Amino acid sequence: MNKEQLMEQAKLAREKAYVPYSKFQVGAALLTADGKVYNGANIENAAYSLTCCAERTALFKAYTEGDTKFSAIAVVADTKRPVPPCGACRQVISELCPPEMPVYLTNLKGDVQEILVKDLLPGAFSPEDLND
Ligand SMILES: O=c1ccn([C@H]2C[C@H](O)[C@@H](CO)O2)c(=O)[nH]1
Ligand SMILES: [Zn+2]
Repeated sequence: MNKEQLMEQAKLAREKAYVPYSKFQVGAALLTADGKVYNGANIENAAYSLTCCAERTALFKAYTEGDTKFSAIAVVADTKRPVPPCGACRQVISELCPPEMPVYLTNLKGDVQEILVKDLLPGAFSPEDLND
């Protein structure tokens, strides 16, 4: 699966968003190391803060199915610039994905910004910061 195909999957996933409050659909497609794709969309809730973003939906789906090795993620929304992931997603992606993994941010116009996981959240809180 190449970058264009992964972004196309993210666009399809976006259609599954549950966004009665924001009406802002986001899609994500997460490629595993063995070539599987997990889709995600944002799922909102009447208790607004319980919303789960598209990126975390895809990651949590993959993880809970036992797929924990990833090679790319694409994210798409109808934004002017390629959609930037929120801080919570940057934190979660930083922990669950390898530092050199590419993140393809895009929009419906087809603008693409490629960024590496290690550059998503400089200074992220990490497992090494926990005392045991
Ligand atoms: O990268 C992003 C940015 C926002 N959202 C969602 C959260 C909420 O449902 C809506 C508006 O913030 O978009 C995502 O899913 N991913
Ligand atoms: Zn997010």
